[in-house]
Amino acid sequence: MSKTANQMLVIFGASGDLTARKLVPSLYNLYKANQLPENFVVLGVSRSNLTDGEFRKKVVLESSYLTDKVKGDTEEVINTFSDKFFYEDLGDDYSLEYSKLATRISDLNNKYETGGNYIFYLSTPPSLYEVIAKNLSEQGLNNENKGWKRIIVEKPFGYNLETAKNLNKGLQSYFNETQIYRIDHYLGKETVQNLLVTRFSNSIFEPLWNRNYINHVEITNAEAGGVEKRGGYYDKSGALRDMFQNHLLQIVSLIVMEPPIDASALEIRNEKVKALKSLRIMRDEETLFKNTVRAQYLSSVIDGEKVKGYREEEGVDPNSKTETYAAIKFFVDNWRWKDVPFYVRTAKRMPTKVTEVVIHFKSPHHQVFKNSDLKNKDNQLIIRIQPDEGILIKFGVKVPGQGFKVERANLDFYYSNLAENNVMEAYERLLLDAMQGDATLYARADEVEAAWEFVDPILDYWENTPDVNIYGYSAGVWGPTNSDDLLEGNLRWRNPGENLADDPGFCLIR
Ligand SMILES: NC(=O)C1=CN([C@@H]2O[C@H](COP(=O)(O)OP(=O)(O)OC[C@H]3O[C@@H](n4cnc5c(N)ncnc54)[C@H](OP(=O)(O)O)[C@@H]3O)[C@@H](O)[C@H]2O)C=CC1
Ligand SMILES: O=C1O[C@H](COP(=O)(O)O)[C@@H](O)[C@H](O)[C@H]1O
Repeated sequence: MSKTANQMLVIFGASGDLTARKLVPSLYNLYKANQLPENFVVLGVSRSNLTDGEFRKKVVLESSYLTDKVKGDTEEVINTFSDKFFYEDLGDDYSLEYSKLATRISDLNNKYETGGNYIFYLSTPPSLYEVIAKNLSEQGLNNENKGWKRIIVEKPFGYNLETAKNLNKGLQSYFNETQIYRIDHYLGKETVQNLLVTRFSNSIFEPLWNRNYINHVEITNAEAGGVEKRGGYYDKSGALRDMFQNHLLQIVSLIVMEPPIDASALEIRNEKVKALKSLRIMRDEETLFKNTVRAQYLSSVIDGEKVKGYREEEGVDPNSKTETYAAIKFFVDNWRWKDVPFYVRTAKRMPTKVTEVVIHFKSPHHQVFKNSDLKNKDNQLIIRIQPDEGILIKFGVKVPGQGFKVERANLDFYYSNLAENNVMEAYERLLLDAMQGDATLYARADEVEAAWEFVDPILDYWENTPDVNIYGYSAGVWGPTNSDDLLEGNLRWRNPGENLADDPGFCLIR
């Protein structure tokens, strides 16, 4: 039996892509795992005119996103799930009939005994977030006298610092901060959470987790795909807003943060905010020029197939300067991280889809094995966020035979090898957390603002300084080669999978 309280999930934007692709399949997984409460109702809300039955068909019974999941399940099992779904339309601008919506919510609550506990999931264009919150509050649907009320807000959370602050202020005038859940699906990934466990449940890493032992930190987020059907959205966003400001800075905060007092949402989020506030903000043009690279993918041929360049994608301005590749070098101004460079890059149309964190440790301060070729032999801790979720440690071993020749070996852990390896999908985990009132993996207002504080000057420099370069890279390669110039000395980006035959160790060459 689920420990989740009876409740209703009200999804605004229920006819959209996210609902069908992520939310409903996640709910199905939770349903199959007996994680949904006994009394549970989903009320979909959007502009389209749909009956309950049509909505059920669209997002459950005829949804291609559920085809694999329902394979082998009986009609009864599938119907019991789809019977939990209801639909209400709100007219063209979501502002007309909130009293009608409130009545529908109340009727469903009474009929299905959902305890007055409601989650409002805002999966609409962001311009509607505040309007919806205001209307809900006017209907008393933020009031926790009878049952709790929570509101989940999708990304993008603001367009820059100013708009993020305004949005926070707007939402907070209708809901308390403790009721607001800002979703960042990377925090729902098992391996992102494992960053905390790796650091704080092992005494072998934390003593080394500082400037005395770490040479630099490298994070790569690469996607093989392009902007797909989201060119219109992406062209107004770009890689820095779409991935770096949220997902990647969340990962950075988990690497940088100090140990929390305990694993509560309050303590973890307090430490993450401190971490984000300690990122050194780059303000002058020279610093921004030296430490940032932006680029766009160009048309190319991949596996014999022609691939469009970014500017040819549907919805994209043919003269667009929006970046599909962003690489940033930065420092963290605090006791632990002083002078340790962080290199973070994110891009579309790379050779493969991969997200990983590499902690590069310093060379031993005294070289005992002087005759050995020690190039590329420094220790690395590689946290593979996706795919092949796991952890790899690279360390030196003696090559058998005479003398002391050192080779690099791997200690490799794969999540898939665990007996208990039912890794929840990110949205599934995050939905369940919100349903249970656990906000640990959701971003707090001050975290979001601290991240924008760091990103704003870079965006401003890229968008408003005449003649800032935007480089091209052929779709299917590891970005523009001049992004290597960001890296100090002879370092090179570690391109996972490159030169596998020579070096299964995936290295930055020093
Ligand atoms: N799709 C994805 O993979 C991801 C999406 N997101 C975010 O989730 C949110 C939803 O995205 P997605 O589902 O892709 O978007 P879609 O465009 O597919 O769906 C948007 C939904 O909002 C409704 N809507 C659109 N415009 C209006 C309007 N002017 N007034 C009232 N309702 C409107 C639509 O209703 P109707 O169909 O009836 O017009 C539809 O239900 C966005 O904020 C997006 O940034 C975040 C991460 C990933
Ligand atoms: O939020 C987003 O994330 C996806 C990548 O997510 P992943 O879980 O597949 O790594 C990205 O494609 C999209 O542009 C962005 O909006």
